[in-house]
Amino acid sequence: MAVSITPHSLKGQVCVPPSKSMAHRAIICASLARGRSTITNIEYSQDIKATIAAMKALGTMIFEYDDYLEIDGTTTFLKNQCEINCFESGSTLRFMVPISLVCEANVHFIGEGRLGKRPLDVYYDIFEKQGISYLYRENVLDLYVRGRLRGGVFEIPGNVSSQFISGLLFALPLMDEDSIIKITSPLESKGYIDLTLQMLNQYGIQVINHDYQELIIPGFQHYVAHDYRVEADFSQAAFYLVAGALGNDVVLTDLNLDSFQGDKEAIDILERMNAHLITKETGHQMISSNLKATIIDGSQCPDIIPVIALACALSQGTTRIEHIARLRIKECDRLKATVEVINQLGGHAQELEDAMVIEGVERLKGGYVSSYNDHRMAMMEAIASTVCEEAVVIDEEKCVKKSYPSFWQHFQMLGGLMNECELGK
Ligand SMILES: O=C(O)C1=C[C@@H](OP(=O)(O)O)[C@@H](O)[C@H](O)C1
Ligand SMILES: C=C(OP(=O)(O)O)C(=O)O
Repeated sequence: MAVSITPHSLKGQVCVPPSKSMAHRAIICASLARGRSTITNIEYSQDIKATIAAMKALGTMIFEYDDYLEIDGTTTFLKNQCEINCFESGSTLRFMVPISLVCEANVHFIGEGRLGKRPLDVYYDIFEKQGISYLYRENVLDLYVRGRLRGGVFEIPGNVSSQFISGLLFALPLMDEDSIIKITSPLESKGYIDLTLQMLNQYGIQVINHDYQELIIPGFQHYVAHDYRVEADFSQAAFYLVAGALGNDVVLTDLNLDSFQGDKEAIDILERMNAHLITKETGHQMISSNLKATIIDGSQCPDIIPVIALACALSQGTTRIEHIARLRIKECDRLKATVEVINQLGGHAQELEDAMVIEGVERLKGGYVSSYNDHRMAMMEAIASTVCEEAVVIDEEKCVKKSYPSFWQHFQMLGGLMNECELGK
């Protein structure tokens, strides 16, 4: 299926959905703690469902209610022979691999879409060094892992995915030995390491951070049960912040401006482009009348780049978004896809190996674009439709369920005009 969106500006108030990154982390930490934790403000996106099911598969008791979870954790995994379906969630996969090896385990990881093509070599290197057996197929996620992780020294590149470092940070405190993670190349997506450290700290785990070059993790630690409310997601807020910067009248509620989320950078970037975040009694709103081009370093906030690029496509001058090669290893090649979409809608963008260059235009035309089955592309295209001259048709729009299942409902509530359609008609 597909949707056809008639250009119409958005107006109203939207409650930003809970952070997927924070929810993954809270569910994992609570699941590893002895005792009961309640996690509130849960949205059951496909990725979060995958992490819940993964922790249950290992033996944690998780009780699911409308918008909260009660979790009775464990570290003595009873069901250490199990299957974990990560669907398309890179976070679930890269967090669960080391966690599943805390006890002697025999786990089969499966998944969908592009997940089997996203890198895992960092873990394969560790398996080789530690004698952990593994078997996998190329390009599809079908991975068998058998063995037990030991603490020690881990040399991990900082520029492939921060999720490997987070995954190890969850597992290593439970080892019998102390560990050091040495980060061997400049750390990208650093904000996500901060989120992991912040969550670990809340659940009673200590990690010593030597300037993100060495992380020292004492062994023999215990997670302590803790109640937690998941804060709003800045990667999702970015869609509405950009919508505001493009002239829509959208107020965002529940934003925590003191958040550690790296995607909060959306605000700084848009302000550098001549937009302003205003605080109202009801929430926050981004406003602008005249966006200007800038230079953007995307290395710390990869998930917001597609929608930020949309703002650049409609700003005055030439923008360069740099250090974004890792966009190519997400749910689709987001660097290529973003450039293609901007051009198909009538803008001017150019793809470079590690960057994109966007020449601002006054308005976008519209037309058919693919979602590439990637939630962040589909949502960026929906926001683009609000400022196009003609309808925007997006295929496989249901892919938003990966991170934000209520996106289309919220979009329509704000005045978005869409109809389901079949392609070719
Ligand atoms: O740790 C996390 O919650 C995430 C880390 C980032 O991945 P990389 O570190 O691979 O860039 C980000 O893109 C992903 O959506 C969520
Ligand atoms: C890339 C993403 O998530 P993950 O890496 O967890 O699949 C995302 O949400 O954009």
